[in-house]
Amino acid sequence: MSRKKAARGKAASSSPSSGSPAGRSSGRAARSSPGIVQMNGVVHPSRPSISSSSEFYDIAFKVMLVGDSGVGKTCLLVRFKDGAFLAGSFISTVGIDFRNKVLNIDGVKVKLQIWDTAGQERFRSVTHAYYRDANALLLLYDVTNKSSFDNIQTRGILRRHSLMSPSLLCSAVPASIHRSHSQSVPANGRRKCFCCELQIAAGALLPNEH
Ligand SMILES: Nc1nc2c(ncn2[C@@H]2O[C@H](COP(=O)(O)OP(=O)(O)OP(=O)(O)O)[C@@H](O)[C@H]2O)c(=O)[nH]1
Repeated sequence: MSRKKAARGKAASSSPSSGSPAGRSSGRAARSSPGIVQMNGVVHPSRPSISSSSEFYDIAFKVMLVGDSGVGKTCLLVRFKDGAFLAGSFISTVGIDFRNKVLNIDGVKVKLQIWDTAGQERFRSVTHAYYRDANALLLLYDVTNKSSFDNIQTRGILRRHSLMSPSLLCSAVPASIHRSHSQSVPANGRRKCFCCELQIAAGALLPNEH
C-alpha cells in the first residue's frame, strides 16, 4: 500500500522505524523473532529486543490512530516521532502507515508501533484489517470541528464491539490544537496533548508487575 504523504514526510518515511505496509518487514521484524511471546497482541521479548531503529525495548504495543480525514493524525505522529510540523498543502493518507518509537516508562523501555490510518471513508475496509491485535485506539478529533468529535464516539464504540476486545484501550485526543482560536469542541478543562496521551496509554498497558 503506497502513501502519498511519503513525498512531504520524506525524512520520516525513510526512517527504518517507519513505513507503509509494503515495507512492514522492518517495523515488524521483532515480532516474528524467535523467543518472543505474543499474547493478545502484546509482544513480550524473552530478553531485551532491538527495535528496527536500533533501540532496545522490553515490551511492545500496537497503537492505532483513528479519526476523520484532515483532523491532523499524520501531523501529530510526525511531530511526535520526528519533531517536525507538516505545514503546507494537505495530502491525504492513502491506506495506512506506521512509525515506531521507544519510550521509557518508569524504567521500562516500551516500543510503540503507531499506525496512522487514512480517515477517508473509501479506505475503511483496508484499514479495518490492521485493527486486529491492537492494544490501544487513539480517537483523534479536530477541536474546531464538532462533527469530527461526534464521529469518533461512534467509531470508538464500533471498533470496540467489532474487535470484541473489552481490554482495548480507547482514548479521545484533541488534534489541530493550533487552530483552536475557533475551537468548537470544549477541551474539558484539561488540554490533553498527543505525547501525554501516548505516555498514559503506554503506562496503562504495562502489566501490573512493572
Ligand atoms: N493550522 C493548523 N493546521 C494543522 C494542524 N494540524 C494539522 N493541520 C493541517 O491539517 C491538514 C491535515 O492534517 P493531516 O495530519 O494530514 O490530517 P489526517 O488526519 O492525517 O488526514 P487523513 O490522512 O486524510 O486521514 C494539513 O494541511 C495540516 O498541515 C494544527 O494544529 N494547526
